[in-house]
Amino acid sequence: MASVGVITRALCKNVINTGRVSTIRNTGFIKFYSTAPQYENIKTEVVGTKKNVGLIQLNRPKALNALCKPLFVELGKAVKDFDADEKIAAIIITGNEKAFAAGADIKEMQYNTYSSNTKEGFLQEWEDISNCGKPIIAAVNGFALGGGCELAMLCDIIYAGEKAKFGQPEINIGTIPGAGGTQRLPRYVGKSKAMEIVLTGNFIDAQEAEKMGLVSKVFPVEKLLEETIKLAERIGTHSPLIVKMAKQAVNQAYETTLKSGLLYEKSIFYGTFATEDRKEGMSAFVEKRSPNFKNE
Ligand SMILES: CCCCCCC/C=C/C(=O)SCCNC(=O)CCNC(=O)[C@H](O)C(C)(C)COP(=O)(O)OP(=O)(O)OC[C@H]1O[C@@H](n2cnc3c(N)ncnc32)[C@H](O)[C@@H]1OP(=O)(O)O
Repeated sequence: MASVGVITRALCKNVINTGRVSTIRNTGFIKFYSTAPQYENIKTEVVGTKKNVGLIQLNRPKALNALCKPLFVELGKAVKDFDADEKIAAIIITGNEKAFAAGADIKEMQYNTYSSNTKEGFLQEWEDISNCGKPIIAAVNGFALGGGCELAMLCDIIYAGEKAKFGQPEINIGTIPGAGGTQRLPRYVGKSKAMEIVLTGNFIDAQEAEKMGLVSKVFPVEKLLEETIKLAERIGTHSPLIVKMAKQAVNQAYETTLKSGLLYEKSIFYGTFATEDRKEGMSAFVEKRSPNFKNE
């Protein structure tokens, strides 16, 4: 049976493209009918003019999208499913206007112990997202704090709405970032700024985040999703195989020395010459036509 949900005006344009939408006049909200898998803490849609962008919306608005375990399990599954779907070129993770995600669910986490974290493998679902071969773009409006900021940094590109706020406030509650904040943040913004953010727990706004290099671009709140979908669609015009190889190569920069990173890049670059899509791309250029990539 089709499910019924409510999404904000910002999503309307692209959901309407799915042809599964009916508008409620003067409310600013729309009803949509989805045949996507049933989730309790997220919503998924396939969007974009070519229906090749997987959209995941975190959906615990009352808790500012705090990342409880069930949400994370669903998010991991949705990412894995979109990654395995040949029609999907790129994935977007977003929240709502007030919050991308206000961090790990403190109410759920407060009773964890060292041994329960260890025995149950707290945070292991994180791997489903970091193992994704397709580009993941975070579209951040509102708060991206603690695990929410870490989730955004786990994505490949971060676009933000002009009222977004980023931070690692774990220090305020007697802990430290535990899903990559102390490792990824310095790689994005350098040691001094990362230390300031982690040691004070202060929030930074979208404009500062862009200046620091944490965020690629900032948009008016209501334009954010539209612009993020455009970005995903642009990526989707390229060979999925070569996009995957390019993502792997860039990610290697975070794992290794410059020398071995350059060697890794060269092996992937050489590897593109074993693909049909590389041949097609270069032939199309020479023949002055658009390439017809086959993902081979
Ligand atoms: C499963 C994988 C998880 C990976 C995690 C890796 C390790 C990460 C650790 C962390 O992320 S620790 C948490 C870091 N985040 C925070 O400390 C932010 C906490 N929230 C706030 O400071 C404030 O809510 C706010 C974001 C500044 C917004 O303030 P505002 O006054 O506008 O709203 P509130 O009334 O405070 O919140 C509304 C509602 O939402 C609940 N809520 C907000 N954040 C969380 C949270 N992180 N966990 C659980 N619940 C949260 C808040 O309690 C309110 O609900 P009610 O109590 O009114 O029912």
